[in-house]
Amino acid sequence: MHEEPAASGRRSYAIREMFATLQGEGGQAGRVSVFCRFAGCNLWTGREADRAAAVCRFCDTEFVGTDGSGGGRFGSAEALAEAIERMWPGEGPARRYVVFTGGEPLLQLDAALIGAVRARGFEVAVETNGTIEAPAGIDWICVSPKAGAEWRQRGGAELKLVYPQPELMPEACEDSAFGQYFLQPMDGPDRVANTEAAIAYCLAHPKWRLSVQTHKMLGIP
Ligand SMILES: C[S@@+](CC[C@H](N)C(=O)[O-])C[C@H]1O[C@@H](n2cnc3c(N)ncnc32)[C@H](O)[C@@H]1O
Ligand SMILES: Nc1nc2[nH]cc(C(=O)O)c2c(=O)[nH]1
Ligand code: SF4
Ligand SMILES: [Mg+2]
Repeated sequence: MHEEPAASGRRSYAIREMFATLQGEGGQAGRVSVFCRFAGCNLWTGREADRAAAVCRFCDTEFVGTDGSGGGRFGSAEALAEAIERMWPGEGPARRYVVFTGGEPLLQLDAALIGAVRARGFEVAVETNGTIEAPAGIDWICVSPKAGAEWRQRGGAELKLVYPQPELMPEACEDSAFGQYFLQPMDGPDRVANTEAAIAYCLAHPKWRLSVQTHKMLGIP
């Protein structure tokens, strides 16, 4: 059923999990962050049986359901923002930072939720596949476009291309307006080879920087 966004926000937000950690990737790597992972994606159902036929087939993330740690259905933007604030591990309100990810966060993130976390002193980041234009009020937009998918959000703080995607090579991503351009080696059985290939590409094309998934190396969420 179609849900009309209202001033007070969606009827509910479906959250897979929530946790405090260090941002592992991209231009904010190392920054203390609350991660709020929305359930659901428009490029894969999240079911292994559907992976081979999905638009996005290399996903490293569990995003189905609301039963992860800190997850649930939140009935209002205020209720979800309160839960995010409770997750913040720092001693005071300084440097508060929330990363909305998923699944695909722009299926659910709206003005009411952005306003509610900003009112609690959070800077707002999003990790998106770029198929849906971002709403106003986001401080750090990270777009990770996917081969075979529409790409609407073509500007932001960083573009983070999972590499390699033979049908979406870096050259094809440069008609866009991002502050930084990253290649992130595709994790999976070929991670080592993909990392070597990404390093070689960056060395030859210095517009591109390497993003390694540092949280996986560190064993933190
Ligand atoms: C799980 S996605 C969620 C946000 C959004 N759906 C997206 O794709 O950007 C978070 C980040 O992980 C990246 N990612 C997903 N699977 C990956 C993999 N196997 N190797 C490296 N990065 C991956 C995505 O491209 C994205 O930058
Ligand atoms: N530490 C950490 N950094 C991340 N950067 C992007 C992530 C994501 O899954 O969106 C992620 C994540 O899941 N954990
Ligand atoms: S678009 Fe993002 S969340 Fe969706 S399947 Fe791909 S990597 Fe996973
Ligand atoms: Mg992740």
